[in-house]
Amino acid sequence: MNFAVLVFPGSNCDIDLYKAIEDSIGEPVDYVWHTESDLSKYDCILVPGGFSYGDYLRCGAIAQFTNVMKSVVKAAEEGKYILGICNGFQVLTEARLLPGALLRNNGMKFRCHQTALKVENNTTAFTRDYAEGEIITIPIAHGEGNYYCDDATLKELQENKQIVFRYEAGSNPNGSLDDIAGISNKAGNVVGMMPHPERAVHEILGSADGKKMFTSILSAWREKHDAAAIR
Ligand SMILES: NC(=O)CC[C@H](N)C(=O)O
Repeated sequence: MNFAVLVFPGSNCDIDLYKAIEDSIGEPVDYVWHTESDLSKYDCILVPGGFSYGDYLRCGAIAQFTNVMKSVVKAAEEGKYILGICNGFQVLTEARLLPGALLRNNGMKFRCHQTALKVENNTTAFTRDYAEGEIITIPIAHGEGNYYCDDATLKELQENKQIVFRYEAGSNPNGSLDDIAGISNKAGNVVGMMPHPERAVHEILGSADGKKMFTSILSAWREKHDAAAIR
């Protein structure tokens, strides 16, 4: 399985994400610079955290216009797996691959600490190795992670089981609507989340609970390919 880690000017979690893939599943992974447009080789595209284009205008607002993001939109339509983490989530909402927006944290502070997340949907390709309702420890590091959408969109997210992760009740760190920490698109192949699973892939980092996101995606891809090979 081939992974791409996108790199924009200002990305700063790209190396962590690359290493997380290497260390947790050992599959081939490349850095892909924002000027590239050929993503045909890749089965999964990872959009990392950081401060793309210095967070000018709004987080992710400029990154959405890059060559590589035009190809990410096509890849999403083809059903390829796409995961946006933190700034990556912000980029995916700006590119309209995911609904809603990420606003300034309530309290206006940059929050950087472990959070307790509840796995709300373990049927996505990125969460199938977790149990539904499992509480996992994953760190956050953001100033603009306050998820917001209108009432009709929230209803849709709830009804379609597009809410993938919630902050555990009473521990919402940023004011996100309905305690939302991560969502998927309707088809389930695009996921965005504010917490950083790539920073939680070994006990020495304080938690290894993020590792199952990467084992999940590999097993989902293998299952799809084995089924195609049998046909
Ligand atoms: N770690 C990150 O990706 C930070 C995201 C974004 N720049 C923010 O502060 O909200």
